[in-house]
Amino acid sequence: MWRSAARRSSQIRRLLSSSAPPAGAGAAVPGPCIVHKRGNDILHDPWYNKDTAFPMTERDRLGLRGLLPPRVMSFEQQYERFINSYRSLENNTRGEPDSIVALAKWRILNRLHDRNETLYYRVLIDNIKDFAPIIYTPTVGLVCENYSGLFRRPRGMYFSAKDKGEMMSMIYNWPAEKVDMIVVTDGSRILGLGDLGVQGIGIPIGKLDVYVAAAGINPQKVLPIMLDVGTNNEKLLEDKLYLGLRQPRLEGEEYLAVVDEFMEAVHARWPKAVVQFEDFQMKWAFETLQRYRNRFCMFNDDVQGTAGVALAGLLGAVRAQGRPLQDFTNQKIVVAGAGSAGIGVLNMAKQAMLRMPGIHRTGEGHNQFWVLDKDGLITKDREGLDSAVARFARGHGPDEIPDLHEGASLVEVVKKVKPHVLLGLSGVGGIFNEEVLKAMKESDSPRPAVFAMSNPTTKAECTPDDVFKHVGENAIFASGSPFGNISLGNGKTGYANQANNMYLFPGIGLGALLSGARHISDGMLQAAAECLASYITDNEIRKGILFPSVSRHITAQVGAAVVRAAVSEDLAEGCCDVGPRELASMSELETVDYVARKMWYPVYSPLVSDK
Ligand SMILES: NC(=O)C1=CN([C@@H]2O[C@H](COP(=O)(O)OP(=O)(O)OC[C@H]3O[C@@H](n4cnc5c(N)ncnc54)[C@H](O)[C@@H]3O)[C@@H](O)[C@H]2O)C=CC1
Ligand SMILES: CC(=O)C(=O)O
Ligand SMILES: [Mg+2]
Repeated sequence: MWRSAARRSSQIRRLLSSSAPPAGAGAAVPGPCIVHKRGNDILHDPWYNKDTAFPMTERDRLGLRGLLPPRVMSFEQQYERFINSYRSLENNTRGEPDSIVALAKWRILNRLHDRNETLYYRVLIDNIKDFAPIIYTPTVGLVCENYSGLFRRPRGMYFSAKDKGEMMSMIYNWPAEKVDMIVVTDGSRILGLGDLGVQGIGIPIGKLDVYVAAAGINPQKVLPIMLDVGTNNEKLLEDKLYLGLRQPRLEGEEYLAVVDEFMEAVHARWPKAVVQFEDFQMKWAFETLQRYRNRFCMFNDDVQGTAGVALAGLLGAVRAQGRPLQDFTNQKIVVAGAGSAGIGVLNMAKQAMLRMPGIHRTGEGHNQFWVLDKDGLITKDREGLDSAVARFARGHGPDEIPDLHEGASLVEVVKKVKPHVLLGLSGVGGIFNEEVLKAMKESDSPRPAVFAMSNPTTKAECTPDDVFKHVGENAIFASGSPFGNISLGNGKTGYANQANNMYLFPGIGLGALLSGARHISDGMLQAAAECLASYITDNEIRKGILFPSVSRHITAQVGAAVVRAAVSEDLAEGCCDVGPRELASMSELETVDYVARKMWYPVYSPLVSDK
């Protein structure tokens, strides 16, 4: 199954990369857009605003004459002007502390976002590699930490514990008639930065920017949401500028009542919207997923999106060793972090192992994983273990490595297990230290893999420099936040892959939306992960490249894989004018084409006033 997916995938990739305009460029010749505003109201609406690019005919028709300098600039001139000012900012801030430079870059992008969405999204799409670290991890973490001070104007919606009983009417305050994609957080575990309360709104905003750039979701139809149920962050509670509720977090039934009311309100107004849960602390991440996943079209990105990306990376590590994929079942994997992300990865990896041909279906008995949390190795001797974690606890059977006791340290575990892969989702920077990495050098794999997946950069378990220095040149490295590749001398490169759920969530959300799925099944998520895993060629894998760059090409394929899985499980109800039968009749290539054509692409539309 995996090999044929790889072949199919490369066929599709060749096809997509031979078509010159970007995926979704079907919308490149835009039809006219009816605008219900005039004059300054248009200039102050980032959706319609073209700044100096309004042609004279529109300036006359829309009451803009005299409100703009007389010279009409082209879109290309505006684009170049912005990129030039961004590059001068880079030059002028050279040598300044990283956080100052990063925030200055975020500000210049954010100002454009506030003013002119068409130009903003075009520069974002064209420069996603450069700008992702600003609008997404790591800078978005810094923005969240400083949100109350940086706040100038709201973006998205805020539902607080004080709004109980009001949400059903509040949801109608959102001006857009249609919403396709919602990303919601309660701010309780923002990246690896902990509880940031209302300031966590930066994460849904950043994730939805990635949706627009990588999945072509129309920005008029996205909605970032903060559920402010209080914060337990003492520093924020004492901060006079803090913009959220100054009360401890709601717990238990009180908490769930708020989330229930919010979900009902969203569903009542936009029954087909896809809701992505993001950065909820573990207990609520799992509880809300179980509570809503069969009732609404929703998923938890940290649990499910991350799992798919990690699985693709784990399978890549098998291929890099020159082993067949079935060998995945023999890989020894040490995971540091038994939280929402770590357990999500373990569940999906275990499911994948159990689906591999030839595996002894020993079910729960088949345990290739050694899992650690803040108290060390988790074994069956641990008291009060959560059932989600307990299935991965090491026991006392004959297969167990002697002397690996409850609470063993990371370095002890790595020394004794000699794992093929060491994967970090702990939220603790630097725990893959020199001793641990030197122990990884003795791995049973010819290509030991180290995935330091915690975000932002300061929380990465190690850096690529550390890995290539201490584990060796054959190592494979991936991190949650971006690092640069490492020159290994003799013209060789140590690849710093980015293993981040941003490779999957855009395709999962888009595929769920375009299939009109009633809910998002394990099969749809698996299809997304398999598609990503099979995207990279053997040649790339041999070099140590595990993931493609984020692009609309990869999203179109992941999205199509999700649509097809929804169809095959009879979950697809269709979207807009494309019904379930039509979806079912599409070939694989036609589905990719359909998904790509549905992507929104930013171009100035001719504006026609209705006044
Ligand atoms: N690269 C990616 O796509 C993603 C990365 N993440 C990152 O993963 C990290 C964890 O996220 P969650 O699982 O949601 O958090 P969580 O708070 O639910 O779990 C953290 C886990 O790490 C454990 N831990 C703490 N100190 C440790 C240590 N010294 N050694 C081993 N384990 C330790 C904790 O006991 C807990 O089990 C965050 O930094 C987050 O940014 C999360 C989702 C996606
Ligand atoms: C990437 C992501 O979702 C996280 O770090 O939480
Ligand atoms: Mg997250």
